[in-house]
Amino acid sequence: MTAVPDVPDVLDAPHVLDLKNLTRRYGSLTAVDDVSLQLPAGARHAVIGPNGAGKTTLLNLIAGTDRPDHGTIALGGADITRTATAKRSRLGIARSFQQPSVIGELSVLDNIVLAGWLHHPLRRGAWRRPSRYRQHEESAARHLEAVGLADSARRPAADLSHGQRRMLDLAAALAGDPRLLLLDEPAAGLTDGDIGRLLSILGGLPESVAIILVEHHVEVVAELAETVTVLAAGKVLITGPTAEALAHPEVRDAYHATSGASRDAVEARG
Ligand SMILES: Nc1ncnc2c1ncn2[C@@H]1O[C@H](COP(=O)(O)OP(=O)(O)OP(=O)(O)O)[C@@H](O)[C@H]1O
Repeated sequence: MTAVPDVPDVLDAPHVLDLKNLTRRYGSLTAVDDVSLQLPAGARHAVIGPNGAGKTTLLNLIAGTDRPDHGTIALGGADITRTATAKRSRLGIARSFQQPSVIGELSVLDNIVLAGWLHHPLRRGAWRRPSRYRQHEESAARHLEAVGLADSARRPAADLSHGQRRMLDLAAALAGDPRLLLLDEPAAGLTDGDIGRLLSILGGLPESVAIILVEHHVEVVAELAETVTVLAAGKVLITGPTAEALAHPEVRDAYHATSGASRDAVEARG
């Protein structure tokens, strides 16, 4: 592995993300237990599993907000296991959260300008030149258009509905032109219409952006993901093509118990 900051372009690297034997313990609880996973550039990968399986902890380890007790994380072939969160984000890792992280007092547009600025490799000079601000603003407007919030650009973000906040959170994650997008339950609390919009936005992202999706809505997983990892008690139960993973007996039992719609999605995919 090469050292950061010489992270090669993901399209040249064999894997955008390479996790080896990741383990995270909290006292006697092993939240993530010896997880290995390799994703190619442009991957559309979902991580599913019951509550407490370790899904969010795994995203935290990849984003750098939490550190593994064992194992390594490589982005585009470069070891980032000990790289700070802010630097990982400048290297192209972006995430959305279970609770959308928007700044209510700022306008919708400025939330995106700020997010793009934080991800920018030259961010220290970003505000010094008005032309740079205008560049960020134009780019932010394009991201808002993409998530259907262009008409709300000048409104305070606090005025947005839950579904709109989720779209704003997604636009903020996209504002840094990530190479790896981590999405933590993006469909949670959305209406069917908003889920349709989310699927069309995520489905339209370029192949240069790999996605890891943690999601309880199995129909969203079936629609978007090409491959799935099923976690149970921190361990990988199965990693494989979506149809195969969703047809795994333990997964079918779990989702059949909770949702007829989910069952239909599994059967349609399988
Ligand atoms: N900071 C922490 N300190 C102690 N225990 C933690 C911490 N973070 C997570 N855990 C525990 O680790 C386990 C995995 O949690 P995690 O949030 O990763 O699961 P999850 O699969 O994302 O669950 P959910 O689907 O409910 O969001 C849980 O038992 C949780 O209580």
